[in-house]
Amino acid sequence: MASLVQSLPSFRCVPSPAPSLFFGHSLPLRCRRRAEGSDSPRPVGYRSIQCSSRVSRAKESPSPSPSPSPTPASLSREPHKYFDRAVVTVRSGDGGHGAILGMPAQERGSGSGRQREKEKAKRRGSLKRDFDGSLILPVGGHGGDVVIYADEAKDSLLEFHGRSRYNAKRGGNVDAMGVLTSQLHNGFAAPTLRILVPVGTVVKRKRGKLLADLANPGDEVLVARGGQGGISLLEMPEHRRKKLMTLTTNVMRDDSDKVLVLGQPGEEVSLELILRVVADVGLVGLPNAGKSTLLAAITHAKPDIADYPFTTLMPNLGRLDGDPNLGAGKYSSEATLADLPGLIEGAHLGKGLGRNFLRHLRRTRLLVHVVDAAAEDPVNDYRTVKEELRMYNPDYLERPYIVVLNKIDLPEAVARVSYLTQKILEIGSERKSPELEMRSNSSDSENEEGLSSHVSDVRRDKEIEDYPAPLAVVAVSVLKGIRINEMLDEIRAALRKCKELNEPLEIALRS
Ligand SMILES: Nc1nc2c(ncn2[C@@H]2O[C@H](COP(=O)(O)OP(=O)(O)OP(=O)(O)O)[C@@H](O)[C@H]2O)c(=O)[nH]1
Repeated sequence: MASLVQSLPSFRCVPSPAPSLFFGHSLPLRCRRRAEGSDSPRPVGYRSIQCSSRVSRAKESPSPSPSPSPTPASLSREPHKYFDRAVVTVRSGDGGHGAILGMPAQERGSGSGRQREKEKAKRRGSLKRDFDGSLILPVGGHGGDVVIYADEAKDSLLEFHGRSRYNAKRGGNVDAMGVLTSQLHNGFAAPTLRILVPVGTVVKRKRGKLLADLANPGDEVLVARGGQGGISLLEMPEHRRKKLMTLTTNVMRDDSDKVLVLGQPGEEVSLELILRVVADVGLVGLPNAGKSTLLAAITHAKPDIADYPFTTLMPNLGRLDGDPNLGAGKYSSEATLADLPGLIEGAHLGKGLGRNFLRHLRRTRLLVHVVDAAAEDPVNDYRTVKEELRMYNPDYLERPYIVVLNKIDLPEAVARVSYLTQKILEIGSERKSPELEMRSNSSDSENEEGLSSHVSDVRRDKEIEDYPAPLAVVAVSVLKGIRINEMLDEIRAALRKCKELNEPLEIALRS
C-alpha cells in the first residue's frame, strides 16, 4: 500500500462550502486530490485544514513514543489513515473554592437592650438559612463536565489529530469578602464542554472499556465529571464557638476542616475515538468503477469524481430520498448510502486504501457492487471485490446485495450486458431463509465441538459460488442517467427485502 500511496500526487483536505443539515448532502469534509505544483485556482469558500502548532512542534522534536503523531502533511496527504481513529485527553474542570467567613461584627453599646435584641434578630433574619435554621453558606462552583456528543455536521475524526487535549473550565470561587453577608453568592458553575464527533463514533477509555457507541445524532456520553465546588465555613473564636454551634453546623472546628473549602479537582481521562460509518447501503467496487458518480447521481452528495483510481480517500455519505410512490411512507423509505474508497486485490491485507474501509461496511444492511462493464474483465473485477470482502469478513458475503453494471453508455459495455448479467448470477447460490441459515449454523456448531469458534475460518474456505447470489443485477450508466430509475427501484426493493429478511431472524433470535 505504501508504494501505491506514495506514488499518488499530493492531497489536500477541503471542507465543502455548506455543511448539510442531514448528512445527506456531501460530507462537509472531503478530500480533493491536486497534482503537485498544480496552479489551479482554489474554489471560493474552501480552506485547507489548519493543524495546530502542537503537531508541528511534535515534528520538530521527535518524541520517544513508538507511534509518532501524524504531521499536518501526512494528515492532508493520507487522511484515510487517520479519519476514523483518534486518541484525545480530556480534563474536566476543578471545582471552585468555598471561603472561610466570619460572622458580621456586632455593634456594642449603642441603644437600649431591647433595641440591640431587635437589631440582632434583624441581622439573623437577613442571612440565608436552611429549614432547620442553620446558616446557608455559599459554595464554590461545579467544575465543567466533559461530554462527547454525536453531531450530524461532523464527518471525520481528523481534527483530533491536530488538537488532542481538551480542558473544561473550572468552577468559580466564592467571591468572599471575609464576612458572611446575604449578598454572597455561590461560585458560578462552569459550562459543560461538549466535544463534537461524527455520528457512529465509539468512545472507549484508552486501552480500556467501552464507554459508548454514539450511533444516533444527539447521542452523548459524560466522560469526565467536573470537580465539586468547595464549601464555605464560618470561623469563630473559641469562646463563641459553642454558642454558634447551636445556631449552625457550618462552623470551622479545627484547621483540618479548611480542606473542605477547596474545590475538588476535575478528572483527566485518555479516550480512544473510533468512527464506524453508519449507513444503510455500502457502495463497493474496484477503483474507477463509478461509485462516487452513482452516489452523486441519486443523492445530493457531491463527492470528488475523476478518472483516476483512489479519488475517494474517505467514505462519502449521501441521503437517498424516500420513494414518492409510498405517499406517507415516503420518509420511512429514506436511506443513507456510503461510497467507500475502491478496493483492490489484497485490500484485506492492507493494499491500496482498502482495509481501513472494509470495517465501515459493518453497519450497512445492503451492499451495492458497482462494476465497470466496459473494463477488460468485469466478471473478474467483481470476483476480486467479493474475494476481498470474504477474506476480510465472510459475513459481508451473506449480506443482501445487488450488482450495478455501470457505464453501459460505452459501446464495449452495452454489447455484453446480458452475458455479464448471466455470468454474475451464476456466481452465487440461492439465498436460504434466515431461519434455515440459523439452524444450519447452530447444528454445525452443536455437532462438531469447538467448531463455533472457527466458523469464520470455515466460511472463508467456502467458495464464492457458495454464498448467496445477488438480489438483482441492473445495467446502468450513472454518468449519462441511463436506467437510473430502474436501479433506484432495485435498491429500494432490496432494502425492503433486507427488512423482510431481518424480521424473521430477529424474531428467531428473540424466541
Ligand atoms: N462513460 C461513463 N463513465 C463513467 C460512468 N460513471 C462513472 N464514470 C467515470 O468513471 C470515472 C471514475 O468515476 P468515479 O465515480 O470517481 O469512480 P469511483 O469508483 O468512485 O473511483 P474511486 O474513487 O477510485 O474508488 C470518472 O471519470 C467518471 O466520470 C458512466 O456511467 N459512464
